[in-house]
Amino acid sequence: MKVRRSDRLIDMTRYLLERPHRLVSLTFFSERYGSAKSSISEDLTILKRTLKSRGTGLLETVPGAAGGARFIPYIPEKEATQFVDGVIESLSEADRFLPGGYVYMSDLLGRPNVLRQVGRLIATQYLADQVDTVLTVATKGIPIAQSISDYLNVPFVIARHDSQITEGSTVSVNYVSGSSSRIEKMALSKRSLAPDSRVLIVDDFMKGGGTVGGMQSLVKEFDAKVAGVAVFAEGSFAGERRVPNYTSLLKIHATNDHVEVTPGNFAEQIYTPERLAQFVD
Ligand SMILES: O=P(O)(O)OC[C@H]1C[C@H](OP(=O)(O)OP(=O)(O)O)[C@H](O)[C@@H]1O
Repeated sequence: MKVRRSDRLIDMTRYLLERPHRLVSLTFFSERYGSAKSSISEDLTILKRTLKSRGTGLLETVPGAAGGARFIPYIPEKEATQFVDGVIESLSEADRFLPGGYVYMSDLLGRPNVLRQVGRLIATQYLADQVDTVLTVATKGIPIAQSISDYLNVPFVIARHDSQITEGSTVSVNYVSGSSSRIEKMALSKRSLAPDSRVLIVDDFMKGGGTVGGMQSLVKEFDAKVAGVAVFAEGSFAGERRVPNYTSLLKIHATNDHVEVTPGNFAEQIYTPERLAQFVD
């Protein structure tokens, strides 16, 4: 039965947005709706224009008989900046200040709308880069990793501080976390990363960078490659961080009696002229 264009557009949008970074063939849509490929191509032209003009993402179209469409989510710089400014306002509430120069943010990282925007924002940085797996360490980095993996449509894996029997055989590394200033251990199931795979390392917070450094060491142990590093917030740190290149949404400047939250380096890391050029025709 032939499906009307208005109904096709609604269903195609849902189908593509639920499968980011995956090519969906013209043939699939043609058979799904009982419509000619020429009609589907016209539908995709409408979708492409609307998704871009509304700042939802890119719709890459691949021509030819084996062609199709691939939805690439991104968040425009203005929307990203508004989101981060809103988070800064929330985190600047006095009762969030914790001893040792920390800020309570676990409630924010439990809100679906915050996690969605964090996922979209970090996925924007990697919209044209190959990422095979997202890696984080238990515990507070997990919801962030899940959201980013959702928008990149790749698996996420979790390094743990204590080996669990359910993880099977594991690879472990020792590292010094600036937050605890003691030697820590993290372990990752041997099934987690394939050799030469490109791994995006993420966490909720980076202070001395030792935890991220530990995850970088784990990636090296698996003969995989670090595709990038992203953290929700970076803390102020007097020492020398071992993490050369990373993206942060927030920067938390904390002393024993005061905390100031400012935007991290996401704007210059993500909205480069080259990447912005991908957003426009
Ligand atoms: O940059 P560093 O100085 O290494 O510190 C950043 C660590 C410390 C903290 O984790 P914890 O609070 O230790 O662990 P959890 O996430 O389980 O709360 C945070 O989530 C990062 O993983």
